Amino acid sequence: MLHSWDAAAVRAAEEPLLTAGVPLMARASFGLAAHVARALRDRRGRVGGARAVLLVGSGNNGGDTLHAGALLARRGVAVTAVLASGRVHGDGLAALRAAHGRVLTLDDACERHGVAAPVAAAVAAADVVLDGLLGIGGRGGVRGAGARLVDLVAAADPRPLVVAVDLPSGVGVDDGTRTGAVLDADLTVTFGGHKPALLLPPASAAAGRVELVDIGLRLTGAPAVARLEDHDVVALWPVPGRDVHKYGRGVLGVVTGSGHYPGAAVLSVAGALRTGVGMVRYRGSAGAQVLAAHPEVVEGDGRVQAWVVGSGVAPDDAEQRSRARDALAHGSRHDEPVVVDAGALDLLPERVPPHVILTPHAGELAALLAARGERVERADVEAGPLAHARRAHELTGATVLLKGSTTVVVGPHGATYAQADGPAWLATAGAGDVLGGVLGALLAGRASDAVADPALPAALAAAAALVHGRAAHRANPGGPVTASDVAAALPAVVGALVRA
Ligand SMILES: NC(=O)C1=CN([C@@H]2O[C@H](COP(=O)(O)OP(=O)(O)OC[C@H]3O[C@@H](n4cnc5c(N)ncnc54)[C@H](O)[C@@H]3O)[C@@H](O)[C@H]2O)[C@@H](O)CC1
Ligand SMILES: [K+]
Repeated sequence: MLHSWDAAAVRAAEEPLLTAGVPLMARASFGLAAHVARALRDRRGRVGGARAVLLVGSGNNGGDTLHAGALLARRGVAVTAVLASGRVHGDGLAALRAAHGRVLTLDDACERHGVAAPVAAAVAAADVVLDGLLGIGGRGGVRGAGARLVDLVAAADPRPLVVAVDLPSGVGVDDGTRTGAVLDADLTVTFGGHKPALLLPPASAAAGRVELVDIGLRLTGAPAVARLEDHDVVALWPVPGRDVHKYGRGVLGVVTGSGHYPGAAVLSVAGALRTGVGMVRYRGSAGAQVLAAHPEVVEGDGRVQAWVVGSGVAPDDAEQRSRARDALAHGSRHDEPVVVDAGALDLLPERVPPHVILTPHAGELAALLAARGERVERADVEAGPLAHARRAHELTGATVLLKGSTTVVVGPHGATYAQADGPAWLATAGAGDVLGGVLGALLAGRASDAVADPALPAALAAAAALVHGRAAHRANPGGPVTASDVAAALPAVVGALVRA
């Protein structure tokens, strides 16, 4: 599992080491210089003779950058530091000067007169730019001279390699927001532990590849945001024992699809069956289509361990909405986990237990919050997915899986995940229906655990997102997929995961 730590946790871990005189900045800048050197060698064949520009802010993030610049200068790199503040890390600046680095200063006059010609020339000639304007001490977007520098580098043609120091400057460290100018990096070299912004959208898109430098911090306690990896999913998976029967593996009740959208029912059932479940009971108006596609499905009432409701349930299908409402009420009261998707999100009672899992996309989450009196639009959710998923969890009690190119999951006790497993091709009609089925199958297989442990539904939701994303890759590596292709790839993905 990949863990990330918020700024306060990192500072708390740094404090005793700094007091004890541990040279954290030397470790950080040494690791940073090594990664930059490797990237230069990969790109140019050698390190010596390369040209580097350092964007230096007023804090320790700028200090790391200046020290790394000094190390690079000693390896034959022509280093130019551009100071975006009159006050920068003194030792770092002295180290760079001692290594014969060039130093240029930008002041707020560049706001009025534009960036000075030597700065523009250095950026235009750079092989690599190190973004050391702001680290975990940044508050809001980059301001002043730094913002002009970000614009200058972003517009450079050809584009230099951009390395973010600790994290791309100006992103919301703990919430993953992006305000103002942010320089998109090819590589982020982060110190001590990942920061939430490196996992959370939209900031995570600016980080590029992330390399972690161990500087000896002991980060304990619960991580702020986690990302499941394959072996975590295996540990969560309801692998059937030798003598299990179909009812013991879990029966999933599915109330999805409608006269308008029978395909949603076929796809959610496909997602569940191909993930592995003892049985699917389907209730609804698309029974004929579901049975034609999946003869193993049983239609009608009967005991189930978990539910999937709402995918493709049209607003005017009163009968199907009433079935979804009944399933939701039954599941909340009788300890049967329920996945609540699309057309059932507006049927949610005021408060539900965390084994009710909402799976909205940004627009649906905005509508759900607006219906509860919040002033929220889709764009707000996209700009701050974590904060809005968290708000929906607080208001409803449900576990919330917010779909997107990075899927954010929030449950009780701080359970928070950000999964970025699928290709962009996965943004296709019906993919969400398949995801609901995958999650439903996992919940049916682990229903009593998911009720007993309020944080487990969030982990299972993150696992479903991972498997769904892997299935999209597997269906057609590097190319387009349909939702049916994704469902078809699920058994092989699950097999590969649990055999590993
Ligand atoms: N404490 C330490 O010894 C270590 C710190 N490390 C580095 O230090 C960084 C944190 O350093 P700091 O706490 O000094 O903070 P930063 O370097 O992130 O920046 C804080 C400074 O930027 C200014 N500032 C804040 N928001 C701004 C904005 N929006 N626009 C312009 N200026 C703004 C503040 O006034 C302050 O002077 C980490 O990200 C990491 O890179 C590493 O070297 C590891 C060890
Ligand atoms: K930075």
